Amino acid sequence: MSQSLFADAMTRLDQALQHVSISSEAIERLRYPKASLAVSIPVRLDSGELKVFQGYRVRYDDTRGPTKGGIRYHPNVSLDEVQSLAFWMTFKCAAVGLPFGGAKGGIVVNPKALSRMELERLSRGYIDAIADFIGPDTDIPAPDVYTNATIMGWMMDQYSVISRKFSPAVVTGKPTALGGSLGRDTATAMGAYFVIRNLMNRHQKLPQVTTVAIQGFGNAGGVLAELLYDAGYKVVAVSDSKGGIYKPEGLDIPSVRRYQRDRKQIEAVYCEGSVCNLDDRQTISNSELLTLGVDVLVPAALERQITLANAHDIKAKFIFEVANGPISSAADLILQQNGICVVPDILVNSGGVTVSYFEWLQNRSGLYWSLEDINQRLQEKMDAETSQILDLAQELNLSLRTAAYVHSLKRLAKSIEAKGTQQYFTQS
Ligand SMILES: NC(=O)C1=CN([C@@H]2O[C@H](COP(=O)(O)OP(=O)(O)OC[C@H]3O[C@@H](n4cnc5c(N)ncnc54)[C@H](O)[C@@H]3O)[C@@H](O)[C@H]2O)C=CC1
Ligand SMILES: O=C(O)CCC(=O)C(=O)O
Repeated sequence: MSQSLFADAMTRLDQALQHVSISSEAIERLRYPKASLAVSIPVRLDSGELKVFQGYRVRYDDTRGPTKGGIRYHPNVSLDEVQSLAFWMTFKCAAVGLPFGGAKGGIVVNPKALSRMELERLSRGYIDAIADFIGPDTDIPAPDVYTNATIMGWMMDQYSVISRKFSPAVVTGKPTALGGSLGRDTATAMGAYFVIRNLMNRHQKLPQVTTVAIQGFGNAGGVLAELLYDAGYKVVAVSDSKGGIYKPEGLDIPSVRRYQRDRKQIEAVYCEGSVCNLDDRQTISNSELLTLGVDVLVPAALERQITLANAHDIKAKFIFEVANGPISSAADLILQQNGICVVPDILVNSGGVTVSYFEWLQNRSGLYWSLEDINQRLQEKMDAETSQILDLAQELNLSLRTAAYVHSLKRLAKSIEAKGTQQYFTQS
């Protein structure tokens, strides 16, 4: 049986601990989630049948501030996965210096099989079940895989109904009409774009001669494909859960996005046959996409896509982890031995939570910022934290992942130690 996702996540903590001096009490604190909630959510389906869904919310660590993290709707959601994602959120928020701890939530469901009304009842039912666990000062959800602004709007409204006051700061990633921030929908991709541009500039790789393959074509991967295309990169392959397309000369990403929006899956591009010429485009499986000989590989879908099973076959020179946890710790070692530069999730995909922080600030102050202002602040943050992590990696001769964890650990440990451990003593 394979190792649990959380046990694998702990390996990254152990590796980083070898390079930073932290009190054993702070380390012990970081090995356990603060609180985990498992709930059942009864939903009346359109057919009249009652179906019960299983949901989770894990608050991992709140030393640096209220916990923060998205909510995932997927058939494979489990407590192990949600706990791991909450652990990564803790390190991600610390990596970019946000005053938040980490959390995550999820519901075991195939949202594509539900009607809009069923989805709304499920989302409101989830908030009914976790309302005492979240709040603008305690734990603030946001979108993740197969959730979106509409769902965040329902969740915020349901919390406001329960708490009997309009509470926009309880959820981020909402529609702008309900206090959502401009730029949150593109923030994860935009943040990743700034990191890619920074690294490529340092390696003197011009966009026009840089080939890119992207696995996952949703909020993160789809928007990133368009940003890279607009900047002149050659995006040669993209995929969604059903498979992908490949064109060695570079795909016309705006057309792919248009087709995907209209037809709901990338497959439509090759089924319809009018985007690229039939002779020079190919379909490609998700596993084939990962092993293409490209300069830049971007896993932007789910965890554990690169493992011992395929790590030896990866040919990309750089991997930017837009998904959370796409590479297992065992695969990391192989990629490192093969000279592949892996830029870790807790840095690369931190643009989303950074703009969520901006949204939370705007909700609390009642002052709303322009899109230019938001993107400018995001760029400053991404560039500054990327540079610090690159410098640390060079100074201590570490992989970028370990450097990012060391960078986060220093901030986390400072806060944990400043808070003290008095609360853990019992009176005799
Ligand atoms: N949305 C956000 O703000 C953030 C998302 N992320 C991470 O980015 C990743 C993608 O999330 P989103 O783009 O938001 O989700 P999304 O729901 O918008 O899109 C998910 C995409 O992945 C594809 N996909 C699903 N299963 C797949 C599989 N087995 N193989 C290949 N593709 C598959 C889907 O077809 C879709 O194109 C996740 O790991 C998420 O945790 C990280 C930070 C923030
Ligand atoms: O925007 C947020 O609060 C969290 C986004 C998220 O779930 C993630 O970064 O993985």
